[in-house]
Amino acid sequence: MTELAVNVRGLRKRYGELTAVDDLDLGIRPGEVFGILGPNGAGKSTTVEILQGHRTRDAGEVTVLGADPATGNRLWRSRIGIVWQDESAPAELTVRETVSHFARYYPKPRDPEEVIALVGLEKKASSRVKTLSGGQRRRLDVALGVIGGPELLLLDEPTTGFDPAARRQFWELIRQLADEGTTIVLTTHYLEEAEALADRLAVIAAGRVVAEGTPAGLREQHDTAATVAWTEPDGSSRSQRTATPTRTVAELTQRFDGEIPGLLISRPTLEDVYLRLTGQEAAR
Ligand SMILES: Nc1ncnc2c1ncn2[C@@H]1O[C@H](COP(=O)(O)OP(=O)(O)OP(=O)(O)O)[C@@H](O)[C@H]1O
Repeated sequence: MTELAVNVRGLRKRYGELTAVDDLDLGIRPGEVFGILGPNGAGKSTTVEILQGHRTRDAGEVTVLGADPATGNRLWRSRIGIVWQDESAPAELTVRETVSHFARYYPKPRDPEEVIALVGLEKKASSRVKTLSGGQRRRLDVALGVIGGPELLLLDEPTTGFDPAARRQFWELIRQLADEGTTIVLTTHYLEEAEALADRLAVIAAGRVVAEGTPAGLREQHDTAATVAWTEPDGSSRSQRTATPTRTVAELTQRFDGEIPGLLISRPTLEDVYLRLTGQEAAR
């Protein structure tokens, strides 16, 4: 059996009275893109910080690339890419100087020019960091996260604040890194992002995993019922939730003797499933 890239069993973290992470389990396989999806305050950042070795835990077993992050050494750290959200790059240096500078921290760095191209900053390679736009800064942050050639990349809400075009470009970048074989763990509020990128995802709410699986699997597993809607001869709208929509449509076809007025068959979206799982249904 291949060893899991990330193995978390019974993880618990308290901040005073508040239990932020409550008996959390995760198993992330090498080479997969794994999404941790959940609403504000669900415990996503706390979990990722524990995986990075930047936050202590109160209980549970955590193994990341074969080591406990609480005691991971320098070599272990060099195998993990972290994308920082704070402005860690020196503002006066150029993009090329910054990426080359960070490359020196790693035993086997990637080629800085190749990494600059990977994140789409070739045209900005000679520009100073302080002149970059917000989206370009985030690309530089990713460049710094991957310059060491990490086996595992941990991204905490990487596209928060991106416009839709920048978000899609960023997704392309993540897919490229995944195609190169990097294991990627990302947290997100955006269901669309998890669905677009993740091979598998865990939905967390109040510090616990409430569902886990492929995006399609989650949808099927948690709601197979369809809704069949139609219009009655008096013009009133009717709908029926059913696990056997084909049968319902056959019955309606007989009753209407042909075309069913206003027929619509819908399945729950992943968003419906997600909102129900995280108890946010009423907020819609
Ligand atoms: N350093 C801290 N001290 C006290 N409470 C904290 C601390 N960090 C996080 N919390 C609390 O722990 C809970 C989980 O926070 P966390 O940041 O892990 O959630 P999250 O899922 O990443 O949320 P968001 O999507 O809003 O970033 C929240 O209730 C938060 O207020």
